[in-house]
Amino acid sequence: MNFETFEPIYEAILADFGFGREADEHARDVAVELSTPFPLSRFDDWEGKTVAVVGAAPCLHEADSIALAREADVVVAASTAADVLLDAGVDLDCMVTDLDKNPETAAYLTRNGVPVAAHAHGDNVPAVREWLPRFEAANTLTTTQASPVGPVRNTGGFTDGDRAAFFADQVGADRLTFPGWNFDDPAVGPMKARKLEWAARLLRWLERRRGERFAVLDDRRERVERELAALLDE
Ligand SMILES: Nc1ncnc2c1ncn2[C@@H]1O[C@H](COP(=O)(O)OP(=O)(O)OP(=O)(O)O)[C@@H](O)[C@H]1O
Ligand SMILES: Nc1nc2c(c(=O)[nH]1)N=C(CO)CN2
Repeated sequence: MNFETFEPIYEAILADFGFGREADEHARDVAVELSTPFPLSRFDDWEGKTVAVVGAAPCLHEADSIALAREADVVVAASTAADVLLDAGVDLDCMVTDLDKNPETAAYLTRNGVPVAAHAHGDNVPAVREWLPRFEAANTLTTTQASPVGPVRNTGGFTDGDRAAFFADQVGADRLTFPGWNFDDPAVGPMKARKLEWAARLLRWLERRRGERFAVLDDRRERVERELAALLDE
């Protein structure tokens, strides 16, 4: 997805959380200085594949979630899902993170040949400054939720997990599966719960655009669709 398409939803997210666009743009500009170009052609082999977009809900520890990840052609882990998968012996093809929980894992992966999509936003500039220089640049793709500049891309999405899904879509994935997701997780605080509501809206938008149905949305599709339609002025 290009930024012009994403922008109306981005504006709605900013308004809902009270985040500033200028702060996101500043973070992006810091990332630009610390980034090198990363050709998306590196992901050409995701085309036509089943991609597991692995979230970090507690249910990821269950055997059937790990099995769903393991059986996919390509595995992309959101944030701490990477640690759970590595512990379970599942090979990762990519990690998506905003550097706030396990940046050491991300640094380790870049140094071992696994691409990491590292996100810069208005509330993580210190982490961007601290961690990007420690990553292997050749395996680091930097991202923004604001308009893209230079090597810093915006392929759509907001939370680590839904950004991973938009990314897989961008590079031609055929089918997306969602191990380790729970939108109704009682263990998350109010802020995270709100972020997960946005993740659901974004995944509904994505499945609609792709003409696919993500099983993870089956119990909430109609409600989320109504919210999305209102956001898109439909
Ligand atoms: N119940 C859940 N709890 C946490 N994350 C979930 C859950 N269900 C799905 N996810 C997805 O897993 C991703 C990784 O979650 P984790 O808690 O490790 O990271 P995070 O760095 O706090 O994520 P973010 O910064 O995007 O909020 C989230 O971004 C979200 O997209
Ligand atoms: N400005 C800002 N942007 C974000 C934030 C956040 O806390 N602040 N969190 C995200 C996913 O957790 C994604 N984007």
